[in-house]
Amino acid sequence: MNPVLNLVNVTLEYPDGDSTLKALDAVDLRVDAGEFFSLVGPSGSGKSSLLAVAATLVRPSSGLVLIDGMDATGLKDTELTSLRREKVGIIFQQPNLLPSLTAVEQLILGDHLRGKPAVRARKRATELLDVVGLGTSLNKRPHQLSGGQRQRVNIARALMGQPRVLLVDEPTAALDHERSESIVRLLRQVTDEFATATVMVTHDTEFLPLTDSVATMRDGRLGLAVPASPTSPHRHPRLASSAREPWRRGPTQMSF
Ligand SMILES: Nc1ncnc2c1ncn2[C@@H]1O[C@H](COP(=O)(O)OP(=O)(O)OP(=O)(O)O)[C@@H](O)[C@H]1O
Repeated sequence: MNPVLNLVNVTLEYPDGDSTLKALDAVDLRVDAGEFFSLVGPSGSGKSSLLAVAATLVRPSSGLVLIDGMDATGLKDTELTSLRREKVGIIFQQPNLLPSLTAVEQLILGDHLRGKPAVRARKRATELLDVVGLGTSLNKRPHQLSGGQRQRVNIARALMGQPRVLLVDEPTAALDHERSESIVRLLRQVTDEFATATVMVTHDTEFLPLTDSVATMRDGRLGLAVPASPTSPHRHPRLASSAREPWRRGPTQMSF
Protein backbone atom coordinates (compact mmCIF):
# COMPACT_ATOMS: atom_id res chain seq x y z
CA MET A 1 0.00 0.00 0.00
CA ASN A 2 1.26 3.50 -0.82
CA PRO A 3 1.39 5.77 2.22
CA VAL A 4 -0.92 8.79 2.17
CA LEU A 5 1.69 10.84 3.99
CA ASN A 6 5.31 10.17 3.14
CA LEU A 7 8.27 12.21 4.30
CA VAL A 8 11.55 11.09 2.74
CA ASN A 9 14.87 12.18 4.22
CA VAL A 10 13.43 15.53 5.29
CA THR A 11 15.73 18.09 6.85
CA LEU A 12 14.67 21.51 8.11
CA GLU A 13 17.32 24.00 9.10
CA TYR A 14 16.98 27.35 10.83
CA PRO A 15 19.75 29.96 11.07
CA ASP A 16 21.26 29.87 14.56
CA GLY A 17 23.86 32.61 15.01
CA ASP A 18 26.84 31.73 12.84
CA SER A 19 25.65 28.17 12.27
CA THR A 20 22.37 26.37 11.61
CA LEU A 21 20.01 24.40 13.81
CA LYS A 22 18.52 21.20 12.42
CA ALA A 23 14.89 21.21 13.60
CA LEU A 24 14.41 18.08 11.45
CA ASP A 25 17.31 15.82 10.65
CA ALA A 26 16.87 13.20 7.89
CA VAL A 27 13.30 12.37 8.91
CA ASP A 28 11.49 9.49 7.21
CA LEU A 29 7.80 8.98 7.96
CA ARG A 30 5.09 6.87 6.31
CA VAL A 31 1.48 6.99 7.42
CA ASP A 32 -1.19 4.94 5.65
CA ALA A 33 -4.89 5.63 5.13
CA GLY A 34 -6.73 4.83 8.36
CA GLU A 35 -3.54 4.79 10.43
CA PHE A 36 -3.44 6.78 13.66
CA PHE A 37 0.19 7.70 14.29
CA SER A 38 1.35 9.43 17.45
CA LEU A 39 4.46 11.47 17.87
CA VAL A 40 6.08 12.03 21.24
CA GLY A 41 9.31 13.64 22.40
CA PRO A 42 10.76 16.33 24.62
CA SER A 43 10.16 20.02 24.13
CA GLY A 44 12.22 21.43 21.27
CA SER A 45 12.78 18.01 19.67
CA GLY A 46 11.07 19.01 16.40
CA LYS A 47 7.49 17.71 16.70
CA SER A 48 5.81 20.96 15.66
CA SER A 49 8.35 21.39 12.89
CA LEU A 50 7.44 17.95 11.55
CA LEU A 51 3.74 18.83 11.59
CA ALA A 52 4.40 22.17 9.88
CA VAL A 53 6.38 20.49 7.10
CA ALA A 54 3.80 17.70 6.71
CA ALA A 55 1.08 20.38 6.54
CA THR A 56 3.08 22.06 3.74
CA LEU A 57 3.08 25.25 5.82
CA VAL A 58 6.87 25.18 5.93
CA ARG A 59 9.11 24.02 3.08
CA PRO A 60 11.87 21.63 4.14
CA SER A 61 15.50 22.53 3.47
CA SER A 62 15.86 19.17 1.70
CA GLY A 63 13.98 15.92 1.21
CA LEU A 64 10.53 15.06 -0.14
CA VAL A 65 7.04 15.58 1.26
CA LEU A 66 4.54 13.36 -0.59
CA ILE A 67 0.84 13.76 0.09
CA ASP A 68 -1.43 11.24 -1.56
CA GLY A 69 1.43 10.52 -3.94
CA MET A 70 2.03 14.15 -4.92
CA ASP A 71 5.41 15.72 -4.20
CA ALA A 72 4.63 18.95 -2.39
CA THR A 73 8.21 20.17 -2.46
CA GLY A 74 8.06 20.73 -6.22
CA LEU A 75 4.92 22.88 -6.14
CA LYS A 76 4.52 26.66 -6.46
CA ASP A 77 2.96 28.50 -3.49
CA THR A 78 -0.51 28.68 -5.09
CA GLU A 79 -0.43 24.97 -5.96
CA LEU A 80 0.70 24.22 -2.43
CA THR A 81 -2.24 26.15 -1.00
CA SER A 82 -4.65 24.14 -3.17
CA LEU A 83 -3.04 20.85 -2.17
CA ARG A 84 -3.29 21.82 1.50
CA ARG A 85 -6.95 22.83 1.18
CA GLU A 86 -7.86 19.65 -0.68
CA LYS A 87 -5.84 17.09 1.22
CA VAL A 88 -4.81 18.30 4.67
CA GLY A 89 -6.81 18.93 7.84
CA ILE A 90 -5.03 20.67 10.71
CA ILE A 91 -6.14 20.63 14.34
CA PHE A 92 -4.26 22.90 16.69
CA GLN A 93 -4.22 22.79 20.48
CA GLN A 94 -6.48 25.83 20.72
CA PRO A 95 -9.63 25.59 18.59
CA ASN A 96 -9.44 29.27 17.52
CA LEU A 97 -13.15 29.46 16.77
CA LEU A 98 -14.71 32.76 15.77
CA PRO A 99 -16.71 34.03 18.78
CA SER A 100 -19.68 35.30 16.78
CA LEU A 101 -20.29 32.18 14.68
CA THR A 102 -22.37 29.14 15.60
CA ALA A 103 -20.82 25.66 15.44
CA VAL A 104 -22.34 24.96 12.03
CA GLU A 105 -21.21 28.34 10.69
CA GLN A 106 -17.62 27.71 11.82
CA LEU A 107 -17.57 24.71 9.48
CA ILE A 108 -19.37 26.40 6.59
CA LEU A 109 -16.90 29.29 6.65
CA GLY A 110 -13.99 26.94 5.91
CA ASP A 111 -15.83 25.46 2.93
CA HIS A 112 -16.79 28.93 1.70
CA LEU A 113 -13.09 29.85 1.68
CA ARG A 114 -12.48 26.71 -0.38
CA GLY A 115 -15.07 27.98 -2.89
CA LYS A 116 -17.57 25.15 -2.28
CA PRO A 117 -21.37 25.66 -2.71
CA ALA A 118 -23.11 26.78 0.50
CA VAL A 119 -26.03 24.32 0.44
CA ARG A 120 -23.82 21.25 0.35
CA ALA A 121 -21.60 22.83 2.99
CA ARG A 122 -24.50 23.16 5.45
CA LYS A 123 -25.51 19.53 4.92
CA ARG A 124 -21.97 18.24 5.40
CA ALA A 125 -21.36 20.53 8.40
CA THR A 126 -24.51 19.19 10.06
CA GLU A 127 -23.49 15.59 9.39
CA LEU A 128 -19.97 16.13 10.71
CA LEU A 129 -21.15 17.85 13.87
CA ASP A 130 -23.38 14.85 14.42
CA VAL A 131 -20.37 12.52 13.96
CA VAL A 132 -18.42 14.41 16.64
CA GLY A 133 -21.36 14.27 19.07
CA LEU A 134 -22.63 17.83 18.65
CA GLY A 135 -25.79 17.10 16.68
CA THR A 136 -27.86 19.00 19.23
CA SER A 137 -25.46 21.95 19.48
CA LEU A 138 -25.35 23.08 15.86
CA ASN A 139 -26.42 26.62 16.64
CA LYS A 140 -24.35 27.18 19.77
CA ARG A 141 -21.61 29.79 19.78
CA PRO A 142 -18.16 29.04 21.30
CA HIS A 143 -18.97 30.62 24.69
CA GLN A 144 -21.98 28.27 25.00
CA LEU A 145 -19.77 25.20 24.53
CA SER A 146 -17.35 23.47 26.93
CA GLY A 147 -13.62 23.21 26.13
CA GLY A 148 -14.11 19.62 24.97
CA GLN A 149 -17.04 20.60 22.76
CA ARG A 150 -15.02 23.42 21.21
CA GLN A 151 -12.29 20.93 20.39
CA ARG A 152 -14.96 18.71 18.78
CA VAL A 153 -16.03 21.63 16.57
CA ASN A 154 -12.36 22.09 15.70
CA ILE A 155 -12.09 18.43 14.66
CA ALA A 156 -15.31 18.58 12.61
CA ARG A 157 -14.06 21.76 10.90
CA ALA A 158 -10.79 20.07 9.94
CA LEU A 159 -12.81 17.26 8.31
CA MET A 160 -14.92 19.58 6.16
CA GLY A 161 -12.48 19.53 3.25
CA GLN A 162 -12.48 15.69 3.26
CA PRO A 163 -8.75 15.60 4.02
CA ARG A 164 -6.61 12.55 3.38
CA VAL A 165 -4.12 13.68 6.04
CA LEU A 166 -5.13 14.86 9.51
CA LEU A 167 -2.45 16.65 11.56
CA VAL A 168 -3.18 17.17 15.22
CA ASP A 169 -1.02 19.21 17.61
CA GLU A 170 -1.52 18.53 21.34
CA PRO A 171 -5.34 18.28 21.11
CA THR A 172 -5.77 17.53 24.82
CA ALA A 173 -3.36 20.06 26.33
CA ALA A 174 -6.14 22.32 27.65
CA LEU A 175 -8.53 19.53 28.74
CA ASP A 176 -9.09 17.44 31.86
CA HIS A 177 -8.48 13.69 31.84
CA GLU A 178 -11.99 12.57 30.92
CA ARG A 179 -12.39 15.05 28.08
CA SER A 180 -8.87 14.31 26.86
CA GLU A 181 -9.68 10.63 26.56
CA SER A 182 -12.93 11.31 24.72
CA ILE A 183 -11.11 13.58 22.25
CA VAL A 184 -8.46 10.94 21.49
CA ARG A 185 -11.24 8.34 21.14
CA LEU A 186 -12.98 10.67 18.70
CA LEU A 187 -9.77 11.06 16.69
CA ARG A 188 -9.52 7.26 16.60
CA GLN A 189 -13.13 7.08 15.38
CA VAL A 190 -12.76 9.67 12.61
CA THR A 191 -9.46 8.13 11.48
CA ASP A 192 -11.29 4.82 11.02
CA GLU A 193 -14.45 6.32 9.55
CA PHE A 194 -12.81 8.70 7.07
CA ALA A 195 -9.62 6.67 6.50
CA THR A 196 -7.37 9.64 7.15
CA ALA A 197 -3.65 9.30 7.72
CA THR A 198 -3.64 10.90 11.17
CA VAL A 199 -0.57 12.21 12.98
CA MET A 200 -1.02 13.42 16.55
CA VAL A 201 1.63 15.15 18.62
CA THR A 202 0.95 14.43 22.26
CA HIS A 203 2.39 14.47 25.76
CA ASP A 204 -0.42 12.23 26.99
CA THR A 205 1.29 8.84 26.74
CA GLU A 206 -1.65 7.38 28.64
CA PHE A 207 -3.81 7.49 25.51
CA LEU A 208 -1.23 6.07 23.12
CA PRO A 209 -2.92 2.63 23.14
CA LEU A 210 -5.83 4.24 21.31
CA THR A 211 -3.48 4.94 18.40
CA ASP A 212 -1.82 2.48 16.03
CA SER A 213 1.82 3.46 16.05
CA VAL A 214 4.16 5.75 17.90
CA ALA A 215 7.58 7.23 17.30
CA THR A 216 9.77 9.43 19.44
CA MET A 217 11.52 12.59 18.27
CA ARG A 218 14.82 13.65 19.76
CA ASP A 219 17.01 16.50 18.49
CA GLY A 220 15.20 16.57 15.16
CA ARG A 221 15.59 12.85 14.51
CA LEU A 222 12.61 10.53 14.35
CA GLY A 223 12.95 7.12 15.98
CA LEU A 224 11.56 3.89 14.57
CA ALA A 225 7.76 3.71 14.52
CA VAL A 226 6.44 0.89 16.69
CA PRO A 227 2.91 -0.30 17.48
CA ALA A 228 1.44 1.88 20.19
CA SER A 229 0.24 -1.09 22.24
CA PRO A 230 0.15 -4.88 22.16
CA THR A 231 -3.46 -4.63 20.99
CA SER A 232 -2.77 -2.40 18.00
CA PRO A 233 -0.55 -4.46 15.70
CA HIS A 234 -3.10 -4.96 12.93
CA ARG A 235 -2.05 -2.06 10.76
CA HIS A 236 1.60 -2.88 10.43
CA PRO A 237 2.10 -5.18 7.50
CA ARG A 238 5.25 -3.23 6.63
CA LEU A 239 6.92 -3.78 10.00
CA ALA A 240 9.02 -6.84 10.70
CA SER A 241 7.48 -9.15 13.29
CA SER A 242 10.06 -8.13 15.92
CA ALA A 243 9.13 -4.48 15.38
CA ARG A 244 5.45 -5.40 15.60
CA GLU A 245 5.98 -6.80 19.08
CA PRO A 246 8.42 -4.37 20.68
CA TRP A 247 7.20 -5.16 24.20
CA ARG A 248 8.89 -8.57 23.78
CA ARG A 249 12.24 -6.79 23.51
CA GLY A 250 12.04 -5.17 26.93
CA PRO A 251 10.93 -1.83 28.29
CA THR A 252 13.74 0.28 26.85
CA GLN A 253 12.22 -0.05 23.38
CA MET A 254 9.00 1.53 24.58
CA SER A 255 10.42 4.47 26.52
CA PHE A 256 8.41 7.47 25.45
N1 LIG B 1 10.87 29.64 13.28
C1 LIG B 1 11.94 29.15 13.92
N2 LIG B 1 13.12 29.80 13.86
C2 LIG B 1 14.22 29.31 14.48
N3 LIG B 1 14.22 28.16 15.20
C3 LIG B 1 13.08 27.49 15.31
C4 LIG B 1 11.87 27.95 14.68
N4 LIG B 1 10.89 27.06 14.96
C5 LIG B 1 11.45 26.09 15.73
N5 LIG B 1 12.75 26.36 15.94
C6 LIG B 1 13.69 25.52 16.71
O1 LIG B 1 13.63 24.21 16.16
C7 LIG B 1 13.72 23.22 17.20
C8 LIG B 1 12.48 22.33 17.15
O2 LIG B 1 11.35 23.12 17.56
P1 LIG B 1 9.87 22.55 17.57
O3 LIG B 1 8.97 23.67 17.95
O4 LIG B 1 9.62 21.87 16.29
O5 LIG B 1 9.96 21.47 18.75
P2 LIG B 1 8.76 20.76 19.55
O6 LIG B 1 9.21 19.36 19.77
O7 LIG B 1 7.49 20.96 18.83
O8 LIG B 1 8.73 21.54 20.91
P3 LIG B 1 7.46 21.81 21.90
O9 LIG B 1 7.03 20.47 22.42
O10 LIG B 1 8.06 22.68 22.97
O11 LIG B 1 6.42 22.51 21.08
C9 LIG B 1 13.85 23.99 18.51
O12 LIG B 1 15.23 24.08 18.83
C10 LIG B 1 13.29 25.36 18.17
O13 LIG B 1 13.88 26.36 18.98
